Amino acid sequence: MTIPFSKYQGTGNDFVIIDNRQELFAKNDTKLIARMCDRKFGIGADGLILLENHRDTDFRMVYYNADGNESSMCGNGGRCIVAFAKALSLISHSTTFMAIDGLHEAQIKGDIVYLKMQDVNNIKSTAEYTFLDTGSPHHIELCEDVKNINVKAEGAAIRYSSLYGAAGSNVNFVTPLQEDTFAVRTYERGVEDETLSCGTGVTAVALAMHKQGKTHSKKIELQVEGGKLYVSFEPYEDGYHNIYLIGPAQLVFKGTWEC
Ligand SMILES: N[C@H](CCC[C@H](N)C(=O)O)C(=O)O
Repeated sequence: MTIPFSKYQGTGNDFVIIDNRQELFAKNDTKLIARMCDRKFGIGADGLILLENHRDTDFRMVYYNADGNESSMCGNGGRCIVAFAKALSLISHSTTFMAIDGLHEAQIKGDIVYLKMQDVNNIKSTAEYTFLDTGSPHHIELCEDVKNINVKAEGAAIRYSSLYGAAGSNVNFVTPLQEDTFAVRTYERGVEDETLSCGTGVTAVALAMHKQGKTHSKKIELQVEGGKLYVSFEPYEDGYHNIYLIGPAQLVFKGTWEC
């Protein structure tokens, strides 16, 4: 069987994306998905995304981590699937699609995608860390300089700690650079390594920094290993709404997988 795919990246978070509107892909084959994401024996990616039909919206997004398991919302993957849908001429400059955490609106201008994220109103803050879910769970810790963190080791220790049980969490290390600018490095659950950026992660960081009073800006620049992302939002009751994850999403190459 020949499976056509497109490889996309959003600030270095990279994905195999497949048009599965014919529903021919073996979406329950965890080993196949992990193999396709393998950087030595496969195509190589942080995750795999299926674009499927959805009755009430332009399409449905189904997301799998590199370990082959279906997972929670992927913000960078959401930006990339919007660019993919445009390349398929399925959409023009705006869309509404369904993902595991609900409906998402998005706009695309050139290669910049503006992805609306779900409202957030349950933020846990302690002296040591902040925890919130922006479509995926995120643990956030401030540090002196993210450049000096061993993200894989320190991230795994928190991800597998008793704090997060069997489900675990993604882990973000943050250093303030300016009033509205933060450096972020992320350990991703399901990749079990540092990724060059994490969309739901930088969204969580932006909201956490505002919640903790580290910034009063409502449009935050997040400097990640793979480039720059922006998150804009509005405080709403004891949480946030009108949350947008903004940044580039680009096609890297197209190919076919033989299996
Ligand atoms: N690894 C995450 C899902 C992908 C998140 C990330 N790639 C993003 O851009 O939001 C998890 O299992 O919670």
